[in-house]
Amino acid sequence: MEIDIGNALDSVATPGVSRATLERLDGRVADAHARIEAGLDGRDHGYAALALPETADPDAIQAAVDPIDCETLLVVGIGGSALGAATVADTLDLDIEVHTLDNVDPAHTRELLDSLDLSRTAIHVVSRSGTTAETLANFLVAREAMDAAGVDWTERTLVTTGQAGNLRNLAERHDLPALDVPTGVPGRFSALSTVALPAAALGGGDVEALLAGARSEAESLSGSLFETPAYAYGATSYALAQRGWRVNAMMPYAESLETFAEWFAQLWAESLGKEGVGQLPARALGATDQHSQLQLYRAGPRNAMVTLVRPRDRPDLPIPETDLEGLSYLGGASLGGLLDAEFEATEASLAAAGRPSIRVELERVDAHGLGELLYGMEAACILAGELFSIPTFEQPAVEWGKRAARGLLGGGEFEEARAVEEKTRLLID
Ligand SMILES: O=P(O)(O)OC[C@H]1O[C@H](O)[C@H](O)[C@@H](O)[C@@H]1O
Repeated sequence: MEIDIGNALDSVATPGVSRATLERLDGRVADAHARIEAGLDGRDHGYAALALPETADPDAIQAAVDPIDCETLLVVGIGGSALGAATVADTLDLDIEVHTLDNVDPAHTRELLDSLDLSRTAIHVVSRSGTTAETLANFLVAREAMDAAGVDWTERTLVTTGQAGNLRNLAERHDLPALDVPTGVPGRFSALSTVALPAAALGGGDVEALLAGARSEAESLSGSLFETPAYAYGATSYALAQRGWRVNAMMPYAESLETFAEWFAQLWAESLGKEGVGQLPARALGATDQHSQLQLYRAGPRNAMVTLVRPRDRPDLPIPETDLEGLSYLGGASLGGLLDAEFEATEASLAAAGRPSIRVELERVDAHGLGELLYGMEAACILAGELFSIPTFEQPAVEWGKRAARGLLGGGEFEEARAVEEKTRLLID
């Protein structure tokens, strides 16, 4: 993964980051890196995620999925327990279909279950805590649908969960194959583990290459942002946020990375959005969103930086020659060439308007490249959290809402549920 922060400099963006600021920031990066390394060595909560390229066990994951024979995988989870698998499945060329059930919209759950041949479907139910209402509810519905279709769900269900909790009990009761969520790894940092890798392993994806890509980023971590692409991204995004660029539009120029932008949104928002700081992640896709959101990023409030991601090499498709006069410039070119030209044009157009962007380049969008990107963004996020001085691995705001919902559903006495009754109304109808 290569990072180009040139368009974040104050010679381009207003306000931008000066070279002197970067030099000063580098001292703080060195301190932050020392804390990260200590956390990593001690496998402390959160920091342990950065050890996954070493600690993940691809053989155990392969052994858990080997007995499962399926054409379709239904991943049942939410947040960090779903987005990693969705990203892996949408980015890699797998030989199974993967669907993610990460919402409890009844119409969607019904429609999805009705559309599947359940006798050829496997379920991977994932919950770190083993208590998340949405995940357990969807799983109960999916397993009943299998029962109703005469399919033995116990033969086709794999569980990933923590050491204790409802899901662990259920796995034990039905003797289901179960993988452990690695200790100390929060959901949004768990893509390179038993949480998301089973989807790749089941679909013939190259799990070793994913981990090797992650390992190459891990090896590049050092005490200087000038030598560490992930830290260059994290530190520059932090410095831009401090200068008022409070939106980070993640814009990959590769259709298969669209879900990666969704994964990034959870990582960035839930990790950094606390104590009044953070950056609002926006999900964009190049070139599609050049024709919609880009107007805002270039000419709206001066609060959005754009992260432009692209592979250096991609399979291409020639554009046929045409005798239509105005279109002759396209003939003989290729769709990949067009996409690259659009990427560079967008980058230049933002710079011309004094808006910052960061360029992220991968060699290819493949398992190795995805491993680099996932690990690189996790390390960038952890570094940014250190610079913001916030508890990166907690999510008290999300948990507040979970308690309120649980209280409403009669799942216990939760003070937060009272806020629902106290809602302020000003009705207009
Ligand atoms: O894996 P689970 O325990 O089911 O948690 C699923 C999700 O739940 C919460 O909302 C957390 O804020 C997320 O970070 C987490 O990924």
